[in-house]
Amino acid sequence: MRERIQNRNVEIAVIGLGYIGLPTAIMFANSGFNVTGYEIREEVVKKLNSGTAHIVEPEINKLLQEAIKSGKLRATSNPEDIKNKDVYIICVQTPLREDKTPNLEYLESAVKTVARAMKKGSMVIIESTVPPLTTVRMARLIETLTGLKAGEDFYMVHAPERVMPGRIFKELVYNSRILGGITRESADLAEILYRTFVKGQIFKTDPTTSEMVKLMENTFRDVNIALANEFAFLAHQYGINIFEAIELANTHPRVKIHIPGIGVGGHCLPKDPYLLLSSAKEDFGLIKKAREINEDMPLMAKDLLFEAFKMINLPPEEAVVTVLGLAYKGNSDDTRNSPAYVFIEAIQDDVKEVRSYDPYVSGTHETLEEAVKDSDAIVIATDHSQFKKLNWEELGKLMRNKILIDGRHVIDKPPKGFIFKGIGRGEY
Ligand SMILES: NC(=O)c1ccc[n+]([C@@H]2O[C@H](COP(=O)([O-])OP(=O)(O)OC[C@H]3O[C@@H](n4cnc5c(N)ncnc54)[C@H](O)[C@@H]3O)[C@@H](O)[C@H]2O)c1
Ligand SMILES: CC(=O)N[C@@H]1[C@@H](OP(=O)(O)OP(=O)(O)OC[C@H]2O[C@@H](n3ccc(=O)[nH]c3=O)[C@H](O)[C@@H]2O)O[C@H](CO)[C@@H](O)[C@@H]1O
Repeated sequence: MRERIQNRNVEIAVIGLGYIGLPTAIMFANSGFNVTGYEIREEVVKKLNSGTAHIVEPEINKLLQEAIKSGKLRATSNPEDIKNKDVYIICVQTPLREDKTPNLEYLESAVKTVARAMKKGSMVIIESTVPPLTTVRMARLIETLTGLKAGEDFYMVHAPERVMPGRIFKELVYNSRILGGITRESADLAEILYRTFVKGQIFKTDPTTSEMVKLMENTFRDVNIALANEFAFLAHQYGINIFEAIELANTHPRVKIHIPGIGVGGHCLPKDPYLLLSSAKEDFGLIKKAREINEDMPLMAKDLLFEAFKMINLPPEEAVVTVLGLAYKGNSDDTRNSPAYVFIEAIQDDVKEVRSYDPYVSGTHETLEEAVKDSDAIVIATDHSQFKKLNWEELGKLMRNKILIDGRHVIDKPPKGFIFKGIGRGEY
């Protein structure tokens, strides 16, 4: 297999063509491999084969078209098309259930599809983020379904994906990678495979360690954001601007405080800390507390909005509120677990009308002007670049009352004539 990989002479199937699977499939195809992308959503398959990506990511359409035109990438919904491949890379979603326990249904279904399609000697790679011990459990599942032995008859690896949406094609190449092989040989082969385009370092370990590493990274970020959010809460009580304080604190050589805001969304940070805890019998409570803080941040934005209503004696039930941004982060179309929705749900029964505008998300008002006309308050929930360049004075002229709540530190200097409040902006 070693030489065959180096010569691009192995057939790859990528299972799940979403934010991670599609760029991964494109990357391998444009590195010279024959790649079949298997995806259960038929409308996505159709769109991809016609050369259009269903997600927003810099350069994706150009790179997808290159892969489709060269004949190296083809998408399919037919499991027959992924029979007897050499490498299977699983990139399906691993969300939470309502009760915040991991929902591994997509993963298990993908593993079963792979078990039915693979042959002796195949390599199965899980790129999805999973609770500790899952890869070993999935290897046992494949053994039961195929009668093959993991590490002897097939290779198995957990290769967590660490790319940042918005920079995926750069980070796929330059990030360092962790490869958790069920055996040393599995990790060694996966290293040869990823080395075909990865320029970052590659570290090899066991699958449970690599599962932990991935979850620790996102939990570290989530807990740090919670700390920044707690600082923001204190800043309101002490009457200071937390962003100035953070900038000053970050001049210390060993301090790097994160950015407070209306909440933490996306497919990863809101669930990965729960995945980390899900297989443990006990924990100290810090990670859960951080999650609670971040989950409650939309309510802090609600408090600021309602304080502003009070300042102008506007009964909330008469107020029209325009939310700018539905995506979970700037310049993205991804609305998964977006705090904007939590915020909207928290206010919609108390106010007259809630409108939204997001240039990346369909189903919102067509134009910003239309969304803002005769409204009483604007709440910024996403840091899209274009929101940083708005002419607030002109927009203000369209409004009935001029309340501006900044949930994402988009506004540096409060615009004239507005009642301005921002998360962590306690100086007003
Ligand atoms: N989105 C990110 O920024 C990011 C970054 C790093 C890691 N991850 C992890 O990568 C994994 C995938 O995340 P994503 O954001 O790409 O999810 P996604 O929802 O965008 O993509 C998953 C795709 O898999 C498809 N799918 C589901 N079950 C399937 C099956 N049985 N067979 C074939 N296709 C199936 C879905 O239809 C979907 O298109 C998750 O575990 C996530 O935690 C995501
Ligand atoms: C460890 C790490 O870096 N992991 C990254 C992360 O990427 P992401 O796409 O989830 O993006 P983030 O930037 O983490 O934002 C998430 C939410 O937190 C808000 N936020 C952010 C920073 C801050 O200081 N204050 C905030 O409030 C922001 O607005 C948004 O709602 O997970 C991916 C999947 O596993 C990883 O692959 C990727 O490397």
